[in-house]
Amino acid sequence: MTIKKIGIVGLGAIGAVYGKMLQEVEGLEVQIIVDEHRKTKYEKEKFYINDEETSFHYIHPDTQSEAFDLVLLAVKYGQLQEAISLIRPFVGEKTVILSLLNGITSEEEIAQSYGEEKILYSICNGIDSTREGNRIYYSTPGIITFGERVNIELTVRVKEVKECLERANIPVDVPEDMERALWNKFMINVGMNQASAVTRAPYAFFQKEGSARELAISAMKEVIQLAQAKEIDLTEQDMNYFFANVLSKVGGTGKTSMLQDIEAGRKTEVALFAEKVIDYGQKLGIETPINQAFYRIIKTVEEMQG
Ligand SMILES: NC(=O)C1=CN([C@@H]2O[C@H](COP(=O)(O)OP(=O)(O)OC[C@H]3O[C@@H](n4cnc5c(N)ncnc54)[C@H](OP(=O)(O)O)[C@@H]3O)[C@@H](O)[C@H]2O)C=CC1
Ligand SMILES: CC(C)(CO)C(=O)C(=O)O
Repeated sequence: MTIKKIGIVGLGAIGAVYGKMLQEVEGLEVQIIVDEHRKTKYEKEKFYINDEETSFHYIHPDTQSEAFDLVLLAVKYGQLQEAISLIRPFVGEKTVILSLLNGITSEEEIAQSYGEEKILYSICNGIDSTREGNRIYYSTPGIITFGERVNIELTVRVKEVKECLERANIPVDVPEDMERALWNKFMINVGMNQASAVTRAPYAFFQKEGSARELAISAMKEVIQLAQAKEIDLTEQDMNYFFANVLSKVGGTGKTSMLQDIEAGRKTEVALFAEKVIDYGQKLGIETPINQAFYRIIKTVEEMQG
C-alpha cells in the first residue's frame, strides 16, 4: 500500500515545516488533526512559513474519516498524552505512527495505547526551525531518522514511509541500529537544549569552541556513560561528529526548541532530558551532577514563569 493519507498533530516548528513539504506532493492528502478551538484560531490567524502564508487542511476528531496511512506526532512532551487520544479515530489496522518528539520515551508511550506494531521509531536531526506564534522560520529541514528498532532488510512499512518522505524532499535516514540513533539524538538534546536553555545562547555560541559548547559537552558525556553502561555503542566520536558536521550547518541565530520554550514562557521538556538522565543514573549507579544542576535550574525557571 502506498501512503496517501497523512494526519499530523502539532503545527509548530516541526509539524508546520514537514506538513507543508508533504502537502506539496501531488497525490498526498495531509490533514492537521485539531480540536475546535485550535481550528478556529488557526483559520483566523493563518500560518506563515519563512514569511509565506501557508494554508493547511484541518480535521476534527469527531469527523467521519477513513484511517490514515501515516500519522505524525509533532507536539511537545507535555502534550503527548492529549495527542495520543486525539488520533484514536484515525488509527486503523495498517496505520503507521511516527513520533517526531525528542527523547527516548514517546514511542513507548504511544505503543502502550496502540501497540508496538503501529509505531516506527523516529527523530529529526539538524532542523533549525523556530516558531513565534504562527510564524515559523527555518533554513534547513534537517533529516528524519526512522525505522524499526533494527533495520537490516527494510520492512514494507519502512520502505513506504521512506518513499513518501523522499517524495516530499524530506531527507531521511534508516540506520541499522535505531536504538543507537535515538540515544545519539538524546545525547545531543541533553547537551544542546539544556545548555542553551540555561544560558539563553543561540546556536552561534555552540558552533565555536568556548564556554557554551563546554557546558553542553559536559552534559553529553554523562549520556555517553549511561549509554555505554547499557551496551549502546555511543562514543565521544558521535558527539564530535555532531559539532563538526551537523551543528556547523544550521543558522547561527537559530535556537533549540527548549530555549524557544523558555523565551515563550512555556513548560519545557526537561522531563525528557535531565529527568531521564538522573533516572538512568540512579538505576545504573552512575553520577550525573551536570544533569542534576540543569534539572534544578530549569525547574526553577519554570516555577518563576508560573
Ligand atoms: N524546534 C526544533 O527545532 C526541534 C524540535 N524537536 C522536537 O519536536 C517536538 C515538537 O517541537 P516543536 O515543533 O518545536 O514544538 P512547538 O511548541 O513549536 O509545536 C507544538 C505544536 O503542537 C500543538 N499542539 C499541542 N497540543 C495539541 C493538541 N492537543 N492538538 C493539536 N495540536 C496541539 C501546538 O499548538 P498550539 O500552539 O496551538 O498550542 C503547537 O503548534 C518536540 O519534542 C521537540 O523537542 C526536535 C528537533 C528540533
Ligand atoms: C538538535 C536540536 C538541538 C536542533 O534544533 C533539537 O533537537 C532541538 O532544538 O530540540
